[in-house]
Amino acid sequence: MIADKILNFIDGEYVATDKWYENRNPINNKVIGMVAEAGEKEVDAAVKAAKAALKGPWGSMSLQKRIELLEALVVEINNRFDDFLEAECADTGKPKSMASHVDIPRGAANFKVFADMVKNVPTEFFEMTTPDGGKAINYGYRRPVGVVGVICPWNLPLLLMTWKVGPALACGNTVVVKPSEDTPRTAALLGEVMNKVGIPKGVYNVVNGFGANSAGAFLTAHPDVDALTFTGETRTGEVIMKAAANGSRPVSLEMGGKNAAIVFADCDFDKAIEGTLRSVFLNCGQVCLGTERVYVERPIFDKFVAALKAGAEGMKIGVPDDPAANFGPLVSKKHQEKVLSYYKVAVEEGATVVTGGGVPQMPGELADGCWVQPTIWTGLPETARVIKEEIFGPCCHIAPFDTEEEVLEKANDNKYGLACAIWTQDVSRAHRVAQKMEVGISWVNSWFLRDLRTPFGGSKQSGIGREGGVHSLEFYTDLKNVCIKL
Ligand SMILES: NC(=O)C1=CN([C@@H]2O[C@H](COP(=O)(O)OP(=O)(O)OC[C@H]3O[C@@H](n4cnc5c(N)ncnc54)[C@H](O)[C@@H]3O)[C@@H](O)[C@H]2O)C=CC1
Ligand SMILES: O=C(O)/C=C/C=C(\O)C(=O)O
Repeated sequence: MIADKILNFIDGEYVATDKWYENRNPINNKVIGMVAEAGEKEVDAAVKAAKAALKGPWGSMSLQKRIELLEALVVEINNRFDDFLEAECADTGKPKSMASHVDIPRGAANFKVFADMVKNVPTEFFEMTTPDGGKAINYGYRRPVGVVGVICPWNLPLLLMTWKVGPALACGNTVVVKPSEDTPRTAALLGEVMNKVGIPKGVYNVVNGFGANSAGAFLTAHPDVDALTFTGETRTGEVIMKAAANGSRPVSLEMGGKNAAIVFADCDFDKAIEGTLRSVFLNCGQVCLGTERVYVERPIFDKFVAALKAGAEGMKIGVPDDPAANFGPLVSKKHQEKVLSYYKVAVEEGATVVTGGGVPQMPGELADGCWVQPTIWTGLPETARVIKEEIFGPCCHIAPFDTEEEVLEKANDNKYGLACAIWTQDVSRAHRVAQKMEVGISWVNSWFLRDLRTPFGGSKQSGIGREGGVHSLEFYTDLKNVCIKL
């Protein structure tokens, strides 16, 4: 059952407001619900509740009890798996075949991994000699940073929200989440799960709304928010960074990408095609780690373009309930307009459209949805806008290269530096190229293979800081040194 009213979740209660906005289903652009927009008053109430919970039962709870509650949360997310799946697919239109393998399981895993981590990761210890010839010891002690403001995007709503809320709660913080205005449902649903398992009220709060002059800006400006974590567009990240400067608050930013795939002639061809099809088209291209630039060594260029074209044309476009569908709509009409504007720019810039470039014909009311075709271009110079700018859609440009130096130069010539995928069977070259790429994550013969203990984040304008594993503990705790003279 899809809720037709989506409320804020503040201090353990669902809260309506007198301002509502529409929640639409991207498959047909129909209004499927109304969202209560939080104003300054509700954001303030959420931050106060989060602060009170820190001083109350959550702050004084033993580590063991906290871990037990997070483990119960994992169980309950899995009990409500189908509800999360329905909610996520209603907001995003993505195939259930994808959300049931990626989004919802990761939503649960994000709590499990960090519950385990806070149990198992030690802090440093140093013994020293003191000037009087005696001894002292030093040890690290982690305290929660406090109230964390969590600003989320719409592409992987539950996955990316819990990627921050999981470690934040495991470290003993409280959170106020601002989901994307386009995808509020799973954050709201998680409130029910928090109440069911007995997470104290005020620990997890959700405020709905937009960015500027709305819940996002009110939250980032609130003086009692102690740290801010964000995933989304680079320009928004910069605005949030400025807000965080007020009060010198720590900020973690995961931002845009314009990721390259580098395919050497010695690759396992079928695996490179399969992997590149995923990295370009998964989630309709709406993954910040996704490939939008493909560089292929000249001897296999024509064969690669033909095989990727065949793969793109074999994608099964369909609604979430279609078990065969592996390609859904974009998230909104606004985003569809953006992606289609780049499809037009590519043609104006002189691209050869290998496949796609428009809107697929959809039957009945689906014709009003946010669909675009999987699209491949060739023939553009490296200066072209569709090679330089993040599109965040199911599209890529493929260019040939002749040498390793040349491809490194081209692949690194971008303001973003999030991820890359390298396809080769030459181990030395794999290491060399992976290390020389100016990105936070280099995948070799794979893509989006995630071990949640590893550092995750972007270089250059793709991000500030790393989350994942102990790096999340670094961000979500304030590490102090305790020095004891013996
Ligand atoms: N994971 C990623 O890297 C993502 C990248 N994008 C890129 O960003 C483009 C724009 O999409 P948007 O949803 O508009 O992304 P966005 O970066 O504007 O929004 C992400 C989140 O930030 C919030 N936000 C926006 N302005 C804010 C402000 N001034 N203060 C506080 N919070 C604020 C939004 O309400 C949303 O919750 C997309 O076309 C895509 O290219 C979008 C979503 C995810
Ligand atoms: O696996 C993750 O933690 C994150 C994956 C994807 C993004 O961060 C994104 O698309 O923004």
